[in-house]
Amino acid sequence: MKRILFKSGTLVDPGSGRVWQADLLVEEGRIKAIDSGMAAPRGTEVVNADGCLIFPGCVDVHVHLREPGFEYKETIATGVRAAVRGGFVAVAAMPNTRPVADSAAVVGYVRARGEEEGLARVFPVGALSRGSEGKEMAPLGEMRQAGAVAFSDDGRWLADAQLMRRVMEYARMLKAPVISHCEEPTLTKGGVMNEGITATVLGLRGMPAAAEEIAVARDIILAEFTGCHLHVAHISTAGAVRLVREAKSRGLKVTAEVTPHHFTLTEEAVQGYATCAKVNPPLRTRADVEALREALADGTIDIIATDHAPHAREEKEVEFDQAPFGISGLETAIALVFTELVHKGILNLPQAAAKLSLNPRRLLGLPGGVLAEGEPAELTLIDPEREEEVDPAAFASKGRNTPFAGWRLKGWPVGVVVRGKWIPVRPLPGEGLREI
Ligand SMILES: NC(=O)N[C@@H](CC(=O)O)C(=O)O
Ligand SMILES: [Zn+2]
Ligand SMILES: [Zn+2]
Repeated sequence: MKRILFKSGTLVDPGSGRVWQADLLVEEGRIKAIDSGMAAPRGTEVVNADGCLIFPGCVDVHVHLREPGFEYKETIATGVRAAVRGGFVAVAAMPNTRPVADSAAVVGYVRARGEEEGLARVFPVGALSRGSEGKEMAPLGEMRQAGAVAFSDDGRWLADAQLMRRVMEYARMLKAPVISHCEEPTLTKGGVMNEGITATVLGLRGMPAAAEEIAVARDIILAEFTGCHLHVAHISTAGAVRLVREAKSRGLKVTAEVTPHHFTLTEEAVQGYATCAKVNPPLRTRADVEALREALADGTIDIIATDHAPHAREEKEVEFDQAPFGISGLETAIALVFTELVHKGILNLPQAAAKLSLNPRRLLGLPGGVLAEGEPAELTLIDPEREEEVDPAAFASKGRNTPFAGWRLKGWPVGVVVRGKWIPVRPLPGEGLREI
C-alpha cells in the first residue's frame, strides 16, 4: 500500500485546538505518524508541505449534484471534481433530483455513482416526504440502509407539522439528523429576493426574514418534542441565529450551517438584476451578515456548507423573476472562508477546521475530522497566502453561476488526500505549476 509523507506542513487540529509544524505520514489510508524530521521509508511519495496548512479533510454537508435527472446542470462526475478542486473530500448530496431521492433505489444509485468516480466521497441525503411533496412520509428506514446519512426536503419546508413530527420520530430512531430548509411558504410566495429597501428600489417581490424565523422556531419546538437532531440548512437571518442560540443554550440537539455567500454578501449584490446573486434563502442585510459572523465566532453556527446549486447558463441568463435560485459554491468556499473569516480574525484556524471538517463529520456520523495517529487520512492542504482571482471558466462544475467572478481571494486549497491518494489541485507554495 502506498505511503505519502507530507514534509513540514502546519497541522491544524480542531479536536485539540492545536496548530503546529510537523511531518505527517499517510499509510493504508490512515495517519501513520506525526513527527518532526521524519525520514521517508522506501517507495514513499514525498510532498513538500512547507507553507501549507493541513486540515483534516473538509466535508460539505450541502450540495446539489443534480443527478439523476438534471445532468445538463451537473453530474456526479463533474460535481465530485468540483468538490476536489474546492478542497472537499466528501459531500452530502441533496435529494431534489428527478426522480427525487425518496427511495432506497435512488439513494443507492447516488452512492454507487459516487463510489465509481473514486474522487470525493458522496453521501446521499434522503427525502423526508415522497417526492418532497410534503404529503406522505418517504421510506426512511430503507433509505438509511441504502446509505442515506441524513434526511431533508431541501428546496422546500415540510409545512405539515404532524408529518414533520412523525418524520422526526423515525429519524431519531434511525440516528440520522433532519436537515430543514426553513421557509414558511405563504410568506415567500412569488418572492425573488430579500424583502426590504433593495427589493423596493428594484421593484422585485421580497421574501421576509420572518418566513425563515417562523420555520426555524417551529422546527426547534418539534426537535425538542421528538428528541430528533435538527440541523438548520443555510441559516441567513439574525432572528434565526437568535433562535438557534437560545435552543442550544437549553441543550437541545440543534445545529446550523451557513453558506459563504450568506456570510459575505448582502441583498445589494442583486443590484442590476444580477441573477448570479439570486439564491434561496436570499442574500440579506448588513445586520444579518454581522449576526452570522458573530454566530460563527461564538459557536452558534457549527458548519460552513456551500449549498452548491449549479444551473445551466441559459437558465440564469433570463429576466430576474424567471431565473432559478442557486449559486455554484464548491470551488470558492475555502477561499471565501480564508478571505472573509480567517484573515479578518473572525475565526482562528482550529475554528475554521472545525466548521469545515470536524463538525460536518459529526453531523453525518462520519469518522475523522482530527489530526492524530491512527485516524483516517483524509486531508485538505491549503495555501493561506495564495491569491487568485475567481474564474468561473476554470470551474470543474458545470454550474458557473457565481456572484464572486473576478473577486481576488486569498487562501486557496492546493490539494486533498482521499481514498489513500494525494490529489494536487494548485501549485504548492514552494513549487511551479502543477494541475490536475
Ligand atoms: N439554494 C438554492 O437557491 N437552490 C437550491 C435549493 C435549496 O437549497 O433550497 C437548488 O436546488 O437549486
Ligand atoms: Zn434549501
Ligand atoms: Zn440546497
